[in-house]
Amino acid sequence: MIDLKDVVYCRLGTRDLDGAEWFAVNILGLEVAERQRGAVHFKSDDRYHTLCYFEGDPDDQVTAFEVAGASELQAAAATLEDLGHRVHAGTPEECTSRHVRDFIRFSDPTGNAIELVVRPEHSGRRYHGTRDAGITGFSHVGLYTTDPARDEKFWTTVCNARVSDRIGEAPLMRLGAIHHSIALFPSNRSGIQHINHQVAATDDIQRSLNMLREQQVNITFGPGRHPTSSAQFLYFSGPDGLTYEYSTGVCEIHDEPLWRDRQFPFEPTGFCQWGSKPNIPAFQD
Ligand SMILES: O=C(O)c1cccc(O)c1O
Ligand SMILES: [Fe+2]
Repeated sequence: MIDLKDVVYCRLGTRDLDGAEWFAVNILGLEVAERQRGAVHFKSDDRYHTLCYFEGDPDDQVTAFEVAGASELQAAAATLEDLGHRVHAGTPEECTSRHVRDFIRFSDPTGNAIELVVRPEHSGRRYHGTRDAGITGFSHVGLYTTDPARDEKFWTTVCNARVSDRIGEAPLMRLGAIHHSIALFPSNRSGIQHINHQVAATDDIQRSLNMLREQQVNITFGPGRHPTSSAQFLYFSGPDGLTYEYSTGVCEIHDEPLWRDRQFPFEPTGFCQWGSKPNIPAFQD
């Protein structure tokens, strides 16, 4: 079993790195951690970085998870190779640029690029965005799946994810107490469906709503409240059409052996208790 501790960062290719940096700082509210040749790393919490935009193909997207240490990473590589996944071992240069001790990369059964990392760096400096978005940190990622049952099995049996709830066939899966760190949304493609940052309060959702409207950012869903995690949310479009979500109040699951995953309908009411309707293809029939 590959024991994933947490989701740690996303890496997104873009043909317009300056435009992506402008959006990440001025709209999303992240802080530049470091500029490297052809890549910009962003902070959203105490970690060195939780997002990287790099010059490249927008279809080139990676989601990274932390594992406990070197031996766990080695065991994970062996497990994945036994299952027929091709495994790339991070080079020293790749480790340096990510500020991690070691990592491997492979693809999940849908073809989503995944990195497993050892000892991702904390910066020792707290995050402060120049725009006051109220961000408290990077929290979860939605991935596309071409076969939700197959991929749920991968994440919950090859890895340690546990299903907290399902909306239709889409599982919301936790790695620790937080309601979900990964969600899988049925599609005919692979890639990152959305990236979530937590914000401190309802005020931050409402303040961003007005700011995003004024900046003519495409708001795609919300404000609303998820019946699943009970979080209040707002979704909008970022560079290369990627969906970003702010949410606040995501619940935690502590009564571990007693919790049973709940089934919600794949309808607007399964996604929002306040009657907001998604304009997001992955959330619509
Ligand atoms: O927070 C949730 O419960 C949730 C539900 C559906 C889709 C999402 O992106 C979510 O974050
Ligand atoms: Fe989400």
